[in-house]
Amino acid sequence: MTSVAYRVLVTDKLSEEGLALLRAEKDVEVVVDSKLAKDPKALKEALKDADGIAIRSGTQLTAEVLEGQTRLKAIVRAGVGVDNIDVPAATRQGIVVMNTPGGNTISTAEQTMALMLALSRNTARADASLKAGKWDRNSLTGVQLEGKTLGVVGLGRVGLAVAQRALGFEMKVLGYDPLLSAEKAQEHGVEFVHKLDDLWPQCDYITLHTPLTPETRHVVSAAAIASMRPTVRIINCARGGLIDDAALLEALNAGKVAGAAIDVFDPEPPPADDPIIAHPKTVVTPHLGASTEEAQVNVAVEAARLLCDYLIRGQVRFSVNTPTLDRAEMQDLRGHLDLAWRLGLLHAQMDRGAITKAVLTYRGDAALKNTKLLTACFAAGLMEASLAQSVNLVNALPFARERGLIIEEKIVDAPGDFGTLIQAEVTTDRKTYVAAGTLFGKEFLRLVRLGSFQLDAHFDGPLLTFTHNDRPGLIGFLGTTLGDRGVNIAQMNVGRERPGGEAIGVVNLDGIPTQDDLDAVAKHPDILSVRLIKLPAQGELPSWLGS
Ligand SMILES: NC(=O)C1=CN([C@@H]2O[C@H](COP(=O)(O)OP(=O)(O)OC[C@H]3O[C@@H](n4cnc5c(N)ncnc54)[C@H](O)[C@@H]3O)[C@@H](O)[C@H]2O)C=CC1
Ligand SMILES: O=C(O)C(=O)COP(=O)(O)O
Repeated sequence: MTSVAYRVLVTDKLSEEGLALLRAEKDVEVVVDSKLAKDPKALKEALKDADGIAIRSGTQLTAEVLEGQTRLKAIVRAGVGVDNIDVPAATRQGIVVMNTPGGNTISTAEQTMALMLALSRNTARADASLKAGKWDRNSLTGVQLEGKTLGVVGLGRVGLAVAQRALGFEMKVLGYDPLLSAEKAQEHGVEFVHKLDDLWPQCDYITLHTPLTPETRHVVSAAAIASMRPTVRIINCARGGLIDDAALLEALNAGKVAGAAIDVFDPEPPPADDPIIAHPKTVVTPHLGASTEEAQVNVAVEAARLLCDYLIRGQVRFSVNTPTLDRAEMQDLRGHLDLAWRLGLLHAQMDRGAITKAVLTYRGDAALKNTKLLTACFAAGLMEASLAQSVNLVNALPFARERGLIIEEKIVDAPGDFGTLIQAEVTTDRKTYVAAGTLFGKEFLRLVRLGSFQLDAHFDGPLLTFTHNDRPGLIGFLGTTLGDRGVNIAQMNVGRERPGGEAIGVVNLDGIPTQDDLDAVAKHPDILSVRLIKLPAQGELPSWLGS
């Protein structure tokens, strides 16, 4: 087995252009195995050795398959629908889920038009009839699209592309989408209908273009069908579960629906004896909406890029479970992400009480950044030592919520003493503690507040913090005690409330002191407490922030 940095599984058919891009990355090993799509046990096993997986609709990534996957970092869906992925389960595991929207829009819209025309002109039946040696023109008379009313359910990418094409056929287009305004719909030549109940009775054709969600499941219900015209023709190129198949079958048999064209099924593949497939008033295709040469090159190339960008460079695009982080933004944010993460790491080591709440205040430049990402980074740092599984930008905030940990953000536009500042105030069941940090240049981090003390300490490597009474000679004692024990001091900083009062010292060490070394320091009568905080070296970021 070759030793490469990242292994990527491909379990559905992906175009050669996408595979070639993956293979061109020297740090990526590609394993193509479509048998895994049909064998959940083997798939689960194979994923244990994979960093990423590229799939289409043929692979089911269930909670069971994803459970306990510690190596898997990214799932990319070469296509749109992610209903074959248990996204909440992936999120819990810290796995980024991405898709490739747009790449198959036109192909799916064209398939919708092809099915609409095939339904109207009995194309499939005519073909079968002629191939069977008949010349039967009379029973195959069709209907025109021109002048008919089309209802589009879901005015997203595909829905609007279908609307545009239907307008070219001189149809009247009505549409409904909870996320589109009537004005926007109108700009696309679509007459907006505010309720689906008002859409059904007006249409000669109805086409579905929504994702399958609990809300859209069986959106074409028995009640909806009952309110449609008996001449209605229904097209579904979105997802199988959108139509109540039993109600559709009954309506087809009773002559309450003139025909249906179905590209998608629930489940897929459907049973061989599915009565909808066998019905003379239906035209069916085996989920071919996105199956064109063009769409498949688009989605496979994009999927390969998404996987490599995330695994190798930590950039996230088109994620359905974490915010987007492109190359420029990543570069720009790196220092702040590092600072937020270290504040989390520091707080996790400050007090062993149970953490109940954290308030993050972003000031100056930090207030202008993507604070949600910074907060997620802080939460990852705060929790990473306590959790059995890895925490990252994807699952940190959901984990915090799951554990009842309240994390609040405060954005303060007014600049304070620093150009940029992140302050983290953490409340445990014992006390509330504040730490704050800033950035010099793009990457030099400084700890500028610990508790009530102002400081200017380097924010990396092992830190020894000690609260003490501000007395002459104490610093000398510390240097000698650690020096005698072979622990070298790299930097030292002291913050105090007033001369002679209580103070805090932060010492950056070159090595990790033993408990014995710490006890020797704590022996001084003016040293009130000693704590060792282990932080990564300068510039050392977690792997999930990319290399
Ligand atoms: N047959 C095939 O091979 C293909 C199927 N698809 C499916 O088509 C569907 C649409 O794809 P896109 O247009 O790219 O996605 P999209 O995300 O651009 O559009 C979906 C639209 O549905 C709307 N919507 C959500 N809930 C709704 C509701 N209750 N009623 C009405 N509208 C609702 C959304 O607001 C959104 O505008 C997806 O389910 C996708 O999986 C997409 C590509 C290929
Ligand atoms: O992109 C989608 O949502 C699709 O349904 C296309 O599915 P496929 O990639 O052809 O299995």
